[in-house]
Amino acid sequence: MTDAVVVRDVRRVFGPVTALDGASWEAPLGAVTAVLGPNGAGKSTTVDCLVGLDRPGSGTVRVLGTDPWHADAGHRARVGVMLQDGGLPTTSRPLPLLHHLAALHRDPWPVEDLARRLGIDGFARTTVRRMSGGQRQRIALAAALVGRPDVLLLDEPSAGLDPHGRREVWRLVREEADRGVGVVLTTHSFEEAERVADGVVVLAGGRVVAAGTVADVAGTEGLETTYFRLTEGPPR
Ligand SMILES: Nc1ncnc2c1ncn2[C@@H]1O[C@H](COP(=O)(O)OP(=O)(O)OP(=O)(O)O)[C@@H](O)[C@H]1O
Repeated sequence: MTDAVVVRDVRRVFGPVTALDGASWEAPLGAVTAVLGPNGAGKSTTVDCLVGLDRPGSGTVRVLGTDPWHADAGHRARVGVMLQDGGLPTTSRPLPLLHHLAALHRDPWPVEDLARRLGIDGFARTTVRRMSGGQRQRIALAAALVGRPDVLLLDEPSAGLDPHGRREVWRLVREEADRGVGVVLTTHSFEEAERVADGVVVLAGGRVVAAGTVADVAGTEGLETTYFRLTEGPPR
């Protein structure tokens, strides 16, 4: 079966900064893969390459077997994306925005159901500009989900969410993976990785320092201790 995501020997350099330094890992369909790593480890750069907003200097990335940099509209409709800076139109209200996005897809998630699941109906009349950070996060996640994509690329989907929001995000992500979607999410939360992920990739300094199932990576010392041991070093 085609992997959801393949990252192979990827290097990406920005002037003096090596954001990705030969990273290789993959993420299957039907599973949640959590990408962990300190600030500046290269997580968002990886997501940008997977989305097709950026391009590796060398190496390859594939999403559903396709090079995202050259992907057509048909491929992009199969990939749901949530970036850290949501990029939502600031004057829009959530339901018209989600209805508009839903109309671009053949078999969208019913907007009212999605809005209820993510608690969006509680601030449905607020414009994006006036929303709290957590409310914007919910809209951005709904926008990623509404097309019922085969792959979800989520950059810190639960950052800034309250406990209810986080729990609902975890439920939604788990449900999507259980129905066959390949979910890749970045996170700084060990709890999130342990609760929701099947696989973990730990990046440090643009390299993969650990990858495998959560249990394999955590080993006997636990995910948090393993993470600190593997990622200790000067900040970038
Ligand atoms: N467009 C750019 N121009 C210059 N440097 C960049 C650019 N994009 C990323 N970088 C640098 O590449 C490195 C990796 O950044 P990246 O955003 O991928 O890290 P991250 O793991 O997502 O961090 P965080 O946890 O803070 O979100 C950082 O040192 C960052 O400053």
